[in-house]
Amino acid sequence: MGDSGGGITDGDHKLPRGRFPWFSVDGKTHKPYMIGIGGGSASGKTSVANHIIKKLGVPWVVLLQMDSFYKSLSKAEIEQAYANNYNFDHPNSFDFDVLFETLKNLKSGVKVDVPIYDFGTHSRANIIIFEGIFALYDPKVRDLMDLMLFVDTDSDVRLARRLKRDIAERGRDIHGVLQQYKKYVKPAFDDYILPTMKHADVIVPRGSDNVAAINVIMQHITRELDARDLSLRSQLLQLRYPAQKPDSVVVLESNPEVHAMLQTLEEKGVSREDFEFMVDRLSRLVVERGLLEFEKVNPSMMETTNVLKLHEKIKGTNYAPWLDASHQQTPTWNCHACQPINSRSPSPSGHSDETAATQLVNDVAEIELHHCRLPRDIRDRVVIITDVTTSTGAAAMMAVRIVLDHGVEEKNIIFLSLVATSHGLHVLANAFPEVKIVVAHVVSEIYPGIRQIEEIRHFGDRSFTDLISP
Ligand SMILES: Nc1ncnc2c1ncn2[C@@H]1O[C@H](COP(=O)(O)OP(=O)(O)O)[C@@H](O)[C@H]1O
Ligand SMILES: Nc1ccn([C@@H]2O[C@H](COP(=O)(O)O)[C@@H](O)[C@H]2O)c(=O)n1
Repeated sequence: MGDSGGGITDGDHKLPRGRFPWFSVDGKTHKPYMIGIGGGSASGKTSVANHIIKKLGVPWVVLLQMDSFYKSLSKAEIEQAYANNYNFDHPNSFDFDVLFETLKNLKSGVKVDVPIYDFGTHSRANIIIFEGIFALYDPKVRDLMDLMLFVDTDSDVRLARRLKRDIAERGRDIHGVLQQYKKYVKPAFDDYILPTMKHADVIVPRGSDNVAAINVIMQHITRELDARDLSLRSQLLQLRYPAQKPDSVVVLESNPEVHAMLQTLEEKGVSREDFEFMVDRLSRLVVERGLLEFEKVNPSMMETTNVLKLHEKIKGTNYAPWLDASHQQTPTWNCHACQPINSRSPSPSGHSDETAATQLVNDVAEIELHHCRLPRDIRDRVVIITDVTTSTGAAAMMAVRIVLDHGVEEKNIIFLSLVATSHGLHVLANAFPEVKIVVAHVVSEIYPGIRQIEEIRHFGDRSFTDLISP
């Protein structure tokens, strides 16, 4: 057991480094995995939580602490607290209603507002850890938990740690700590906290020192997450769809120009120069068509002036540049309508808030999200998602899901692809029927050979090597 460069490994279980799918084949989000950690004060709850987070090694974990849910004190109560006469260890000191609502909202993926709380880079988490002396106390809160741990550390050790911590970090003196411990902390532990141990799935003696217990917990968590979330691609591949294209999909009219371009692009021996030229040309047509679809303009009115007007509008305020990078797109979608949205490296440091970008890695068995940075006002924008080649539709789904999670309306999303399987298009259209989908060419694959069919592989490879590599 131990960490590897590719994420955490526990026996044969491995969590990806990026965020794995948090939604199912119908595009709806899964509930996050919720872990509750209870135990006495200074038993090591926070330390165990931090060990788990470190071992998970993924950014999609949120730690929520019970301290955030203390009821606010009146002036008189503040004075009592200063005189060591306020009981911070009684269940009544906590606002369990707000706590439950917050956890419930988090579990449903609703954005919550909690001080001392960090959502990291994405508004949703796959894993939520809630720790505190009363984490396992309220039955309604317990019902939300997928896994409950109780950190069982000897009371002498807890008192010694608490003395050290409260004097060093909380401005208390030895007399005050001992007084508070005797008057409130110990009785509350005996009366309210210790009885919650029976609800725990796993009791962790000695807290974070207990490497074996934490490893067993890690194995359990990775297995659970594995079973829940890591099979999106294989599930997508098992779906069966009718031959006719979905209503929301528009395919470029096959005129001689489009036909010739596609033929050239499919030729294995096509020169780099020709490939770049054709991809650029085809991308423009797809972008233009996408914009016209969005504006509900009849394609027969697609005169230069109309297109330019649309371009101006897009260049102005309501266009959110967006990159769904299956590593291939870089300059492909550079056209006059879309300012170069991804001519930079897709490393997190390479993007300003104004240059929205996400990097989806889909060359592994399961799609993963590695990077996501979007403009703050994205919810008010029209978002164009580009994907040079759409195969299973998994990457496309993840890109749309992220945009929706950031508050963009489904009808304000345009998805553009150059070559797509009809399966991938069905996947996307079924999950997100209001997304406008425009594609230059559809490959009608034969089941079950959808994976990386030759045509798509060639096109994708060329897009990557010819358009991204220097
Ligand atoms: N295994 C350990 N060995 C030594 N000190 C520890 C250990 N675990 C925690 N501590 C210390 O004890 C104090 C309380 O630990 P913490 O994890 O915050 O407990 P809790 O969240 O249960 O109050 C902290 O100062 C922490 O550094
Ligand atoms: N203003 C406060 C608030 C809380 N406490 C003590 O914190 C303990 C819970 O936190 P742990 O990290 O130790 O679990 C609890 O026992 C309270 O007595 C405090 O002293 N002052």
